[in-house]
Amino acid sequence: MERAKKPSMVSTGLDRANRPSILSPSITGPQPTVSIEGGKVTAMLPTGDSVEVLLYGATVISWKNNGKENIFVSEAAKLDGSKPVRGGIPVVFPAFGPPPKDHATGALPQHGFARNSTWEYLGKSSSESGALSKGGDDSVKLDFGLSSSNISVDHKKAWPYDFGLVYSVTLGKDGLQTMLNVRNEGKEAFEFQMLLHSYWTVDDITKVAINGLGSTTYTDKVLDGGEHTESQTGLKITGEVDRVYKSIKQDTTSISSIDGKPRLDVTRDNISDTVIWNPWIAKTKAMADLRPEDSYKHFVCVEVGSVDGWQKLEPGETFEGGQILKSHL
Ligand SMILES: O=P(O)(O)OC[C@H]1O[C@@H](O)[C@H](O)[C@@H](O)[C@@H]1O
Repeated sequence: MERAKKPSMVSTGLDRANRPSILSPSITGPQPTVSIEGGKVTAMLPTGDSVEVLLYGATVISWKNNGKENIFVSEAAKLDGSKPVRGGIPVVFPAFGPPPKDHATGALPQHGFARNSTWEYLGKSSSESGALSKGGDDSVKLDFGLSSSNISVDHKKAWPYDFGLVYSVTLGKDGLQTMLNVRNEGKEAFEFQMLLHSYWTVDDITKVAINGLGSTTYTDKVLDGGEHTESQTGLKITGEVDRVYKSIKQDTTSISSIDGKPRLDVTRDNISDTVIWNPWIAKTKAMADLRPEDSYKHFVCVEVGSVDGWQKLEPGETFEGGQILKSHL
C-alpha cells in the first residue's frame, strides 16, 4: 500500500491540453445564477439544473438535473458544521481512513480535516476557458479555497505543513465536474491522499451494478483486508462493501440500475483509485447520523481518489485530480 507515486501534474493543470471537460459554453442566452446564503452556495442553470455546496467541508449536498436529485444526504446528517456531513460529496484530505500512526498524517482524524473545516468561497466563473467574455451561459464554475491559515489550531498542530487547496465545482448542462487542486505553499515536501467521498442516490441497491472495475485489484476491508481481483464485470452489492480499487485501467465507472438502465457515469481525471462503500444493515443501524435505518438501500458510495500510497509534493508543486459526472436521471 505504501507505494510512493510521483505527482503526475506539477502545474495548475488548468492548462492541460487533454484535460477532459464537460464544458461547452454557448454564445447567447440566459445566464446561470449563483446565490450565497446561510453558509451555502447555490448555482442554477437556465435549464433549472442546480448544485448546492456547503462552505463547511466544501461539501456538495445537492445536484439536480431534470428536477431529480443525484446526491444522497442522510435525514440525520448534521448540516450545522458540528460534524462531517453524512452524505453529499465530502472532500477527504490529507489522509484517507484512519491515518497510519507511523506517517506524518498519523495524528489526524479519520479522513483528515478538509471535510470538517470551513472553506472560503473564492467566486464563480462561467467557464474555465475564458468563455465568460464570450457570454458562455450553460456552465458555471464555483471555486472554494482552504489553506493552512484557516484550519483549526489542533489540525495545524497535527499536520504542520503549508498547503493551499482549491476545489472547483462546475455545473454544466451535460453534468457536474469536481476537481481538487493541491499546492505545496511551504518550504518542505509533504505527502497526502485525497478522495471525493461521493454518496449517489439509487432506487434499490439490490438492483445496482457497478461497471468498469472488472479485472481490477482491490483491497477488501470487510473480508480480510487482503488483495483480490474483481471477477465481476458488473459488481453487485449484496451485503456490506468496503473496497479500495487500485490503479484502475478504465477511465469510467458506471452505476446501472434495474435491467442495466444507466444511472451515473463517473469519469476519473488524473486519479486512479476508487472506493466502493455501502454499510448495509448492521453498520447503518450503528451510525446515528445515517437515517432512516433502511438508508443503505438508497445509496452507494463511488469515491474517486488517490489513496493507494501517497502523493508527494515538493515545495511549489501542484497536483490536480477529480471527477466528471454524467447523470442519466
Ligand atoms: O464514517 P466515516 O468516517 O464518514 O467513513 C465512512 C466510510 O468511508 C469509506 O470511504 C471507508 O472506506 C469506510 O471504511 C468508512 O467506514
